[in-house]
Amino acid sequence: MSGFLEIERLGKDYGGVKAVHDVSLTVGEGEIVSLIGPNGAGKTTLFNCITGTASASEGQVRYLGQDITHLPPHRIAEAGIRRTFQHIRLFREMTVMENVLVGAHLTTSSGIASGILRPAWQKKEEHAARARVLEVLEQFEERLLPRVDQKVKVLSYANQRRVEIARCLVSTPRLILLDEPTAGMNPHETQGIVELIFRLRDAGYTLLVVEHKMRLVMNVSDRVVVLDHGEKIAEGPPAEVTENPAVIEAYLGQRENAAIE
Ligand SMILES: Nc1ncnc2c1ncn2[C@@H]1O[C@H](COP(=O)(O)OP(=O)(O)OP(=O)(O)O)[C@@H](O)[C@H]1O
Repeated sequence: MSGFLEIERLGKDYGGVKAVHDVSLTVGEGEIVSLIGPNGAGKTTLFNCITGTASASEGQVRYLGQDITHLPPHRIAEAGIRRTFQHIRLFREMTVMENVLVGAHLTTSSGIASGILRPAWQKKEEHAARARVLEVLEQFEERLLPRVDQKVKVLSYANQRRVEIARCLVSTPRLILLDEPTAGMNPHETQGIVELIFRLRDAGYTLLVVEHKMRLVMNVSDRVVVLDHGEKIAEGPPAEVTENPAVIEAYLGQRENAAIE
């Protein structure tokens, strides 16, 4: 179990605010671990520290035994860790294909569209990259494939979230961090993401998921880690964690987040 992702005594301060304080946790290969907690608990900050978007003030993040704590985001991505964002970050004027290609760093310096005099190897590489994107899009229940050449800005919010996940998958990472993957989705769409999460696990991916929808958390998680005010207050199997008095107390007054639907 250990040795895959290990977070040791991690801390992140913003001015005087301890967004994350003394958090340790491990994620074993092939696990689905959910990170929950009320608003402002530090979940996204922890994601940011793992993926290099924020630099930890204290502690260490190790991935496959390697210290990645202060590596830049692109190096962490290359090492096999990919993420989605709570607030969708896509190129709205670009197509689904182009957005997903970006995730693989497969657009060359000459650019997909501009290179008229591209050498044969480059065309071959581009062809392979597009084929890989189509293979990834097939996993999204016919939602994305028919829209592959549409601009992202015309897609529904749920489909934009799917494009973000596809962009993660295209480079075949080993660890995927999903930050509220079902935000803004209806129950049917949410169920589609639950099924996708299981398919990803079956395909060998390891997942760390920030999610507010408790039913989803209960369904998909092997283990749940609970943060409150930047600190880890509980960890364990989902059924056990939701019975934990400290967790119930942390959510009191924030019932809308608990969203026990
Ligand atoms: N860039 C930043 N600058 C200053 N303070 C920040 C920054 N990012 C986060 N914080 C603070 O750190 C704390 C944790 O925020 P974070 O966004 O990590 O929580 P969260 O659990 O993801 O919340 P939510 O569920 O609302 O997304 C909050 O008090 C927040 O205001």
